[in-house]
Amino acid sequence: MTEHTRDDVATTPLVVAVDGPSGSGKSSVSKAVARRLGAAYLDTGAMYRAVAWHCLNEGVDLADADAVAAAAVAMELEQSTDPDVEAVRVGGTDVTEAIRGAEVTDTVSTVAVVIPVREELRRRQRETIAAAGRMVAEGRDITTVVAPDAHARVLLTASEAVRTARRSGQLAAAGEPGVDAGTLHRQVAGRDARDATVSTFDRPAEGVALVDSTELDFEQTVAAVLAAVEDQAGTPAVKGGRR
Ligand SMILES: Nc1ncnc2c1ncn2[C@@H]1O[C@H](COP(=O)(O)OP(=O)(O)O)[C@@H](O)[C@H]1O
Ligand SMILES: Nc1ccn([C@H]2C[C@H](O)[C@@H](COP(=O)(O)OP(=O)(O)O)O2)c(=O)n1
Repeated sequence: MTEHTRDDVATTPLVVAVDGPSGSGKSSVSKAVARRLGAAYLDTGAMYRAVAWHCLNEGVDLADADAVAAAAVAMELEQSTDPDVEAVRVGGTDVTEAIRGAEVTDTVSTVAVVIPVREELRRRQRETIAAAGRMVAEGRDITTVVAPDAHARVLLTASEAVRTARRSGQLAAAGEPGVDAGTLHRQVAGRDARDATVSTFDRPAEGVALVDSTELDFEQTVAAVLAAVEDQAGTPAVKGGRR
């Protein structure tokens, strides 16, 4: 892979879209790719989690799609796009940790299938991507709906067993209480099933590169995504980019 100095590529507009199922490595790999490309990073899943947190916090009836949609539109959201700074605030409240908790994780798919919620968050995502210039955006529908014209598009996946094991390791490393296998399966496979009712991420759309990390370690996966970006966008990793 050719590497150029930061100056000759770091200012070139670049949008990279990464989709994939739960536990496929979207967030961690996309952050590493953004660092190497000198790009911003957008975790669109955190936006849906923020809506779920906001609804729970406001006591919104989650069975009332209109109420959920209205809450999403009214939600004041501040979100870091620095790959090295994870920060999410809703109405001035720091929810960076709370949106990763079990209650939000169990609720988020319910709000994510409300189409007006998706329309509102897609609008905000497009604004953020356009304002960034160089952006790696990850989620479920970025390659297909939010940024189908991105310079590079990648579907990142892995076997369900590997994704479940990685999620389990992630929770353990975060000191989360031991999550039983049934709960973990629900959090991974169950959520994918619900997410798949509103987004297509089980197969790459036309022109989207597939990266299956089942047999790849983290660094190999980052390298595979960077290679796909260079192949599609013709842009190399930035020499000396942050790892
Ligand atoms: N190729 C890989 N090999 C080993 N671990 C990985 C790999 N990709 C991601 N991980 C780890 O798996 C866990 C889930 O990754 P994450 O980025 O949160 O996935 P997603 O955002 O798709 O749910 C994290 O602990 C991450 O470090
Ligand atoms: N662009 C997106 C991003 C996330 N979602 C949904 C999918 C999940 O149920 C939630 C949370 O996404 P998140 O990426 O945080 O979930 P995982 O880390 O992949 O388990 O939002 C979506 O529908 N569209």
